[in-house]
Amino acid sequence: MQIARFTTGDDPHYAIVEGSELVVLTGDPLYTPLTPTGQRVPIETTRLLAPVIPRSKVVAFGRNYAEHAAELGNEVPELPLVFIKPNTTVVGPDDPIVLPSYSQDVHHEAELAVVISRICKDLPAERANEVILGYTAANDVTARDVQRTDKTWTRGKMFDTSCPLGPVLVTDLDVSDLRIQARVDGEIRQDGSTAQMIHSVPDLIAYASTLFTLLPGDVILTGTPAGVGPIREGQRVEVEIEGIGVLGNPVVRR
Ligand SMILES: NC(=O)N[C@@H](O)C(=O)O
Repeated sequence: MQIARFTTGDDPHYAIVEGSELVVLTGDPLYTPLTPTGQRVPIETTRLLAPVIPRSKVVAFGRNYAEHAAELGNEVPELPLVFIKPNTTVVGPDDPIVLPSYSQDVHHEAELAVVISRICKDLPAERANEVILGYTAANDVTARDVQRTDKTWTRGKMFDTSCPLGPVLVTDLDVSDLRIQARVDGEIRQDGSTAQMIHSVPDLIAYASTLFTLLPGDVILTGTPAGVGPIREGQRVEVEIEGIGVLGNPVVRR
């Protein structure tokens, strides 16, 4: 099932995607059963939003694809490499990515994202499916130059608009071998598969839950495959994941 969060100019609403139409729902799939209101709206008359605004955090993993670690001259770490992106980094489909003034080398990073459905802590990996609401596409936009030079990844990873999510949330998806691409102005930059992940989605959720209590609406980023590269003002960057769709964003400098 595909769940969309959308607006027609008023407050955001949730809906089930049925072809070119949205079946509007009451409430929030994180907190209420999915109840249709009876209203249907054509998708093209709406604006899709980020499927979720994390209540507390985006938990992101790095170097979870060996070729990507190698392309930046990094070792694959023993333990999963984890960092946080605040929810102020999240934007939706077609929202602009605003290049931070302090960076001249901002990169795209196509990633599979997981949305957490219920509160959990110290969860065994074999129970991960009990806390997964669904999956969406993400772009872990990174200011590579300051990521390299700063002691922390704060400026490199946590600036506003550095975590586009979308276009929709997909439930009941087998994510073990999905094609994942990044394109810039139509040029393919990344073209990998989730089968290349070093740590699986259940292992990443279990590990994150040993470090933090995960809350409904928290998002887990599962790492990026090889092929990361720069994005420039005026370009359009797209992340496409098989079974989920295309997340496209224009790049601007303010
Ligand atoms: N280098 C770097 O930041 N990579 C991570 O974000 C990643 O591997 O996804």
